[in-house]
Amino acid sequence: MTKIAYLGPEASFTHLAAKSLFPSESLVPMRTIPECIEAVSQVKVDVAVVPVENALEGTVPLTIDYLFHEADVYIQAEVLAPIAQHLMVHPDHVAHWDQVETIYSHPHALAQCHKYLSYRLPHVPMEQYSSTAAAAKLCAENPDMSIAAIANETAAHEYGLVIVERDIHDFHFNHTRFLVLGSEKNQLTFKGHQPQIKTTWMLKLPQDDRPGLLHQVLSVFAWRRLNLSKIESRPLKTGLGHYFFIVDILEQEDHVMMRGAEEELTFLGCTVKSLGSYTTYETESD
Ligand SMILES: O=C(O)C(=O)C[C@]1(C(=O)O)C=C[C@@H](O)C=C1
Repeated sequence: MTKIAYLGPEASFTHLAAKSLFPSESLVPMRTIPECIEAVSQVKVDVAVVPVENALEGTVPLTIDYLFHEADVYIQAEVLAPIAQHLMVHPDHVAHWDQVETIYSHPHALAQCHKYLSYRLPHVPMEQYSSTAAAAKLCAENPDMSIAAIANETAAHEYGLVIVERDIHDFHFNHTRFLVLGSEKNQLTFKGHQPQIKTTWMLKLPQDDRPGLLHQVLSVFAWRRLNLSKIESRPLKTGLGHYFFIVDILEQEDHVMMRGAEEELTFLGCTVKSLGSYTTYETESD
């Protein structure tokens, strides 16, 4: 049976995304994103599902940085899921939920609810946790602690918690993108996936700070009419001002224009790390 690693525990948003793609495979919870990626890289599992970008909070830096600096794995598919955050407590604390002493959740989830938390519970400290579901589990296992978690509805059911405030994310359009990673290039397709193909490249520009270099790099894509759906920079971790770029291109990697683009980028002195071509699949909320 195919093994799928995901950022756990059960009922995390990543688990829901993984389950929607692989409803009858063996899903293996991991404690952190690097553990998921390492499990794929060392071929202990067939694929891993990890969060990569949220519509309100942007990139999940740990995922992008680990893919660039630490591992050689490929994107085989991506999943887009709506995200609804709820505040939940152990049943013993329902009557006085607004007097909880700490609110636990994943840093992205806390940030997605920033306005709500600062307006409604301004004096309650927040504590970052490895995932929303891990925070829910913590509340369930510690009824003696006066704490709350921000997590999804499935987590409330799974861990026997009571939702005291629903939909506390600050903006209505809250979606997260998850990647399905494998140890080799292999385009997975799922029933209902979007027809658009995307390729992700990570570009390291040469360090000799020439004027117009980024313009030159972008023109490699522009004159070939290769449509970029995203460009973002992240630190190279070699010095201040040193960055690499992540570009998502709406084209299949083996297209003649893409092969030409890669050749020209290499000629310009860039290093291209390809994460492969893949399609997008959209899920519904839990
Ligand atoms: O904590 C979870 O449940 C996760 O799956 C992680 C994660 C994230 O990294 O952004 C996934 C989706 C939501 O945006 C909040 C948290």
